[in-house]
Parts: sequence; C-alpha cells; structure tokens
Amino acid sequence: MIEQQLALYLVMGSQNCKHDPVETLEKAIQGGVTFFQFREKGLGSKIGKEKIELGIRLKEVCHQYDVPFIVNDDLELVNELDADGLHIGQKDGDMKKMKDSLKSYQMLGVSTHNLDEALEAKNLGADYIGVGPMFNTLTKDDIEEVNGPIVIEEIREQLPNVPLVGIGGIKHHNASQVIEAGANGVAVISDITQAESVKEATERLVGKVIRL
Ligand SMILES: Cc1ncc(COP(=O)(O)OP(=O)(O)O)c(N)n1
Ligand SMILES: Cc1ncsc1CCOP(=O)(O)O
Ligand SMILES: [Mg+2]
Repeated sequence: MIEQQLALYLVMGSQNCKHDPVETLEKAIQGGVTFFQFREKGLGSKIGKEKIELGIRLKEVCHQYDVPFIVNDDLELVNELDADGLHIGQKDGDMKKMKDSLKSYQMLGVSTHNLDEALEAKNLGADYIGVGPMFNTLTKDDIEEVNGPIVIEEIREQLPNVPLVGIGGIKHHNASQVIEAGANGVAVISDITQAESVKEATERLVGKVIRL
C-alpha cells in the first residue's frame, strides 16, 4: 500500500510556492500527487500560530482526497496536527525515540544518503526511506554530496522490500531514472510548487513515475 502511495510525493511549505499554498496542494493532488509532507522551513516560512493554521488547512485538503499528511522535523507539530506521520533526517534527533513517540497509525520517514544510513533506518523501524540528493538542487542549501540514482540501486539490492523514494533536483525529464533505479516514487518540491500551472506540471511527472 505505502509503496503505491509514495509514487508522487509532494514536499512543500508556503515558502516554496509561486501560488497560494492551499491551492497549490489541491491542484497538485488533482494532478496526481499521492503523498504529502508539510515542510514549513527556511527563509520566508511561517512560524507559530500561522504555521499551525496553515498545517490544519493543508491536512484538510489531503484528507479530502485520502492523501497521507506527513510533518517534517517537528514531533510537537505532528501531535498538534494529529498528522499521519513524521519525516526526519540524520540530524533531527534520536530516531528510535521519535519512532517510539509516534502513535501506531503514524508513519516514520527517514532521510538517508547512502546504504549504511538506509540499513540503520530500516533497523530502527522506518516505514519508508528518502534517499538524496539525486541531482543538484537550489531548493535546500545544506544538501549533502550528489551521488545520483546509483545510491537507490545499491539500497534496493540490499533491501528489496523497503519503501524507497528519491529526492533532490527531480524534474519530469529525470524522474524516470530514479524509478528505473528501483525507487517506489519520487519526492519533489520546485518542479511542482514553482510551476505556472501546478496541475499540468504534476501530470507531466505522473507520466514518468507510474509503472505501466
Ligand atoms: C522525502 C524526504 N526525503 C528527504 C528529506 C530531507 O530531510 P532532512 O535531511 O532532514 O532535511 P530537511 O528537509 O529537514 O531540511 C525530506 N524532507 N523528505
Ligand atoms: C528537502 C530536500 N532534501 C534533499 S534535497 C531536498 C530539496 C528538494 O527540492 P527540489 O525538488 O526543488 O530539488
Ligand atoms: Mg529534517
């Protein structure tokens, strides 16, 4: 189930959006987004009450279309919004503690950059693993080295059944490389959030990630 849901994963905060964030999410879901992460972070992002209010509206949109609503980094916000899960990176705290703090219906996603981190994340009970950066990106300024879809191939060889998603610099013209390497899906920010037509940009990506 989660393997199919990960097909087209939108990661987004208001700071990423060319248009209104709630509209952006709705159009993206109508275009084919299947999984969502609220990542309100960095320059221009909302904080405090405004962040919570935006989270509430984005979760409503997700649930209207049966799309899981995941929160980036912040366990407190997961609880406040009763999100469907938490996504954490290697520097976001004790993975085991985070996993244990979640409710049984909440998923844990973990960011990794190589096979060793993926094996550790799997052992600690990650429900899915993000791998990146696949390609160069200007969206996140503290990215690790770009090693490309080959890292997905290495992880897939050792972990044939783990739900995997690639992230970083993924656009409609390179998304199929990530899927062919063995990912269940791609996670995207700017190719969708910066598009003039969010729905059309999403539809272009769908064509590259759905296995026929
Ligand atoms: C699906 C997915 N994969 C990777 C990341 C990156 O997480 P992290 O390294 O913790 O960086 P931030 O996103 O917190 O800046 C992600 N968010 N989602
Ligand atoms: C959150 C994150 N984690 C690794 S790269 C990245 C940014 C992805 O953004 P884009 O899809 O615009 O390259
Ligand atoms: Mg993080």
